[in-house]
Amino acid sequence: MTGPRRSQGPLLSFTKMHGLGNDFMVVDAISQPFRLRPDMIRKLADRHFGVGFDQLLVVEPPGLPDVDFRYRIFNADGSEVEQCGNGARCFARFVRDQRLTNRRVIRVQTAGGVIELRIGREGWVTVNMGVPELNPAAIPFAADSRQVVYPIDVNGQLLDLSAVSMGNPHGVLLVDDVDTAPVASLGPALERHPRFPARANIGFLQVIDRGRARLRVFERGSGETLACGSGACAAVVAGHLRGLLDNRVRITVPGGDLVIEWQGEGAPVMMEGPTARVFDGQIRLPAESPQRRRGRRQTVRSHDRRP
Ligand SMILES: N[C@@H](CCC[C@H](N)C(=O)O)C(=O)O
Repeated sequence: MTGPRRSQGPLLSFTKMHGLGNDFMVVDAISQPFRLRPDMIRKLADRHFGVGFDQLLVVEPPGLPDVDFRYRIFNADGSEVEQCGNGARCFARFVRDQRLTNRRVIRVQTAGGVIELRIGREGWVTVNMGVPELNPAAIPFAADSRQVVYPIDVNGQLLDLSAVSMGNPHGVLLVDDVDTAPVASLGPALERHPRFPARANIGFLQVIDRGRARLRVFERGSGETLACGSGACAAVVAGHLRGLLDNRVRITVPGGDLVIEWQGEGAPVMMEGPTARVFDGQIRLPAESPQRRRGRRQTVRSHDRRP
């Protein structure tokens, strides 16, 4: 006996990639139409019932002059975000591999501003992540004035936290040992702390010496990941401002090593690291219900160009 036939939605081509284990589903929305809905992204992100990823990266035509692409980033919970450092490296490798560009230096529009990516040898990419934002209102972080370290109350526990925006908001805590750091408890509590009105990524930084550090990051909208590029940049900025780190730091995250350079106040942060292409796939998306099709005018289509 067969049940009622459910009509099928479009077949979506994608590439699975990762940067040090921070994994992505990358979709070329220049060559194929792709309609975004947070509930669909959550299903695709599911590691048991979907493709499984920390972030979905969508490649679109640019909406600004003098940029090559627009790059949109969605966390596993379906929220759209401004910045993803590991994703930016994978994005650069993807657009070259797919022959969407033959440039080695690519300018990309993100929701956090325009960033520049430089493709090196053997899948390595250097990203100019822009100038870190330290003004609390712009991070956004609730504080009366800018400080290097803010005392913050988390469920009655007083902690010292640095707050940095790399286009996306980060809080950084200094720890003695990342292996025993309370990432699973403090991560979610600080991600949604009322002083971070847009939520935040929370880094746990262990300084080894002035040029080496270890880091674990509880990411906003995705949980702890094996690597967070923007988190590594924010941690080096925080460590440097605290007088603990030099301008060039090798930072070890659970998935491997990144090299971060920051010359100080007013300078952009440079991040260098590897990329990996895991497999190409296709997935049948669910069909849109007639109600959804009617309400479609309210959804965001990746082919819509926005300035
Ligand atoms: N994995 C990323 C950051 C992705 C976005 C982040 N979870 C946020 O919500 O801001 C990276 O490599 O930077």
